[in-house]
Amino acid sequence: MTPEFIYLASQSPRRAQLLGQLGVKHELLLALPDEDVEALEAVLPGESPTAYVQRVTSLKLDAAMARWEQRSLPRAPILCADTTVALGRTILGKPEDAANAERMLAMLSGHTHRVMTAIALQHGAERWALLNVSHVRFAPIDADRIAAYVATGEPLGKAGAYAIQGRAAAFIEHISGSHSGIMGLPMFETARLLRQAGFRL
Ligand SMILES: Cc1cn([C@H]2C[C@H](O)[C@@H](COP(=O)(O)OP(=O)(O)OP(=O)(O)O)O2)c(=O)[nH]c1=O
Repeated sequence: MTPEFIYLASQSPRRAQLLGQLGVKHELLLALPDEDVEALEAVLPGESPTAYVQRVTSLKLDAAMARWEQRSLPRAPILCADTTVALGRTILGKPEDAANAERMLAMLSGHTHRVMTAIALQHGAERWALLNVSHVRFAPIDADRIAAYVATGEPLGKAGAYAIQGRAAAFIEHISGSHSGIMGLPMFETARLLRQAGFRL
């Protein structure tokens, strides 16, 4: 049977917006309180960014499945995602505060980094997962511009302390990959997983 809607297990308004772009009806399924999310997002010693982002996505999906079962909700596919920024093997998550955001942006200035978004979808007993990797080159940005950007508040809640869909677009010289993936939900890969779960897209 073709599913009529999916559960989006994400607090990110960007993900809801991007999913809407595909014309897929969704309901939010918020699985975990903030402190549990922080614990779940801890990096293991020696873990690569690629392994990390996929592991966290899978854990988010486990938590969402548990919440779905607890609430005896109607059956529908559940979608999760996680985005991480990697400078070499260094993982840059969401900044803790303004000073941390400034440090991250200084590291990204004048360099190319990777943005990885892992997505996972569960429908019944079946689970599918994909990873999108984009390369993003930042122009050199001086300390004053970094401070002015951080003062806008935009970096908070964003992996790597920036938003390509916002003012940080002015820092980006080049991208290779997926604009939607950098924003948090790669459209091509998401459509592919949804088709596997029975959607016509
Ligand atoms: C690099 C980049 C990240 N981001 C965002 C996407 C994600 O929301 C966020 C990374 O944090 P995530 O932990 O992937 O997601 P989240 O905490 O916002 O939501 P949830 O875990 O509930 O799904 O960074 C942008 O919006 N623009 C960008 O250019």
